[in-house]
Amino acid sequence: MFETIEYHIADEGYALISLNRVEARNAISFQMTEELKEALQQAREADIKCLVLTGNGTEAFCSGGDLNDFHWDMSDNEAFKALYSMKEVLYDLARFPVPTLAVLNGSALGGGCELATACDFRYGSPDGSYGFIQGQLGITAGFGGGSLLYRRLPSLIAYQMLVESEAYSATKCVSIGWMQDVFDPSDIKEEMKRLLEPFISKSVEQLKEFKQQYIRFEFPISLSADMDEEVRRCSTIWGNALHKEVVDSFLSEKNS
Ligand SMILES: CC[C@@H](C(=O)O)C(=O)SCCNC(=O)CCNC(=O)[C@H](O)C(C)(C)COP(=O)(O)OP(=O)(O)OC[C@H]1O[C@@H](n2cnc3c(N)ncnc32)[C@H](O)[C@@H]1OP(=O)(O)O
Repeated sequence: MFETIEYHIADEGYALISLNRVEARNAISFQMTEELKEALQQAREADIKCLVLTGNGTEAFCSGGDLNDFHWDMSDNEAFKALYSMKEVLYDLARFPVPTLAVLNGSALGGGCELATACDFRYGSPDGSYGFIQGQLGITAGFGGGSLLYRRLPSLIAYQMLVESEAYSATKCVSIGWMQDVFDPSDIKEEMKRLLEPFISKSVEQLKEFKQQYIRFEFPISLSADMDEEVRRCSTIWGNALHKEVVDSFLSEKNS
């Protein structure tokens, strides 16, 4: 039984995972991390054509790590341990045996953008904003999503996205190739049909083979080690003054 996500297999033969902490803009808590791991395991064992990851609500797909759980005040080792669990989720998603689609019902920021990047294809709401904003928080991407970004985009574009640390519009995301298409969120049922049709119309065997080809080409053995190193390096700068200042300010605004 899940509390922070919803999970089901649709009649059309795909698994749907919906982040379900609308009141916190679907921020990734430690509990959500564990539930995502479990749902991915269940989906892996099911006979499905593709996996869809989305968020409930209209504001945000995911606002990143929950800043109450992923607090600045962790030692390097504690930060590594906390972040590493999400690295495992992202790695599982990236190597998931059938295609994965992130249907971004709203903004994807920080760790939320990393989570979306771990999916093969991204479709976004025109009103959302999307970005690896961690640079504004005094850190780098902590879940290993930078290593994935370098494999999804031309390296200089990925580098620019990480260094700028800005939230981009959907139009810009499409233009750089991070997002495959924009959908009309007011007609989500019809739009899901449209987005899923190329997948649902193939057999499970075909889709597994397409995905295996992609994994062989794009995700060589070094991916996991690269992600581990990225998480380790982020952990070593976790407790810096800017990170403390930004997170404290966010939490004090929340509590005022
Ligand atoms: C920690 C891992 C690290 C990584 O390694 O990658 C990261 O993920 S860093 C990035 C962390 N994320 C952020 O800094 C984004 C913070 N959130 C926002 O900027 C905004 O909330 C939003 C996503 C742009 C949505 O704005 P809006 O629709 O105006 O909602 P509110 O700001 O009013 O938020 C509503 C509600 O949700 C709480 N919230 C939002 N994001 C988080 C979060 N990441 N962690 C915990 N809680 C979050 C926010 O505090 C509000 O709560 P209440 O005040 O109780 O209503």
